[in-house]
Amino acid sequence: MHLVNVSLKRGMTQVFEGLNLTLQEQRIGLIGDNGAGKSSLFRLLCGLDQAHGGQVLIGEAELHAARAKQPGLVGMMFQNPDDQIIFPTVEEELALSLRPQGLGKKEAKTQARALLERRGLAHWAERAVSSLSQGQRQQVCWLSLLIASPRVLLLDEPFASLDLPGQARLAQDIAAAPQQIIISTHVLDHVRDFERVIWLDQGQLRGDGPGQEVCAAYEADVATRLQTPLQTVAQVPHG
Ligand SMILES: Nc1ncnc2c1ncn2[C@@H]1O[C@H](COP(=O)(O)OP(=O)(O)OP(=O)(O)O)[C@@H](O)[C@H]1O
Repeated sequence: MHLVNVSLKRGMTQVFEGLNLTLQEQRIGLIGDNGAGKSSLFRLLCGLDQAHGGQVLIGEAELHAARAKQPGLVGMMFQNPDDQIIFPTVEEELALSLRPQGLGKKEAKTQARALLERRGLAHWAERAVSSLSQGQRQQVCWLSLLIASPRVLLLDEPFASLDLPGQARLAQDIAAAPQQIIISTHVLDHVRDFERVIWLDQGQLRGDGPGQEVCAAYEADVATRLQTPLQTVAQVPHG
């Protein structure tokens, strides 16, 4: 995917101004402080928000035109599962993800149940999504994306609510997935070994390169910033 001279405003905030990015690597990490623009970038890449200037391209085609022809190109796992889940039961939610592939309702439900069975979660099929915990809802969101199998997967803090086994399973799934995956996270160890990590700072590229290097640079910057206020306080003369 490509962003060419992209500008985006959300509310009163100018999030991006003339942002250029080419995203071709199979695994890309996205890091940066709260409010840096990670979710906003994902919203552009999955077509939820439209750039106010510039272009978002997938291959050679403009994203919105490409998605109109082929809705399952880019899939996103939201930071908050409640922004993603629409249907009342788990199997209905999973089945919905199969509809863009042209599957009928019954066949979609059968495949949804089969996936739950393979995962040892057959008992979730008729569960009300609202009765699941936050981490369990996040698992449902991941399974929805897995079953939909879009060409590009955007995962916005996918590990945030998962327990340790859930994090390990998701990491295995991500490693095994054949698609391009872009992951936004505050837990750097999840992306440190990626071939590419992008560090966003106030809507701008602050770092872009191998995961080890960019994560180390971000950590060093955070360490410096954390020391600054302490030194400032220490220098204030006491009355
Ligand atoms: N719905 C909104 N309306 C107006 N401004 C918004 C909205 N959502 C986010 N912003 C602003 O856009 C900027 C980028 O926010 P974004 O959510 O993309 O950051 P982020 O890097 O994903 O942060 P976090 O790590 O907290 O998830 C911030 O300045 C934020 O305040």
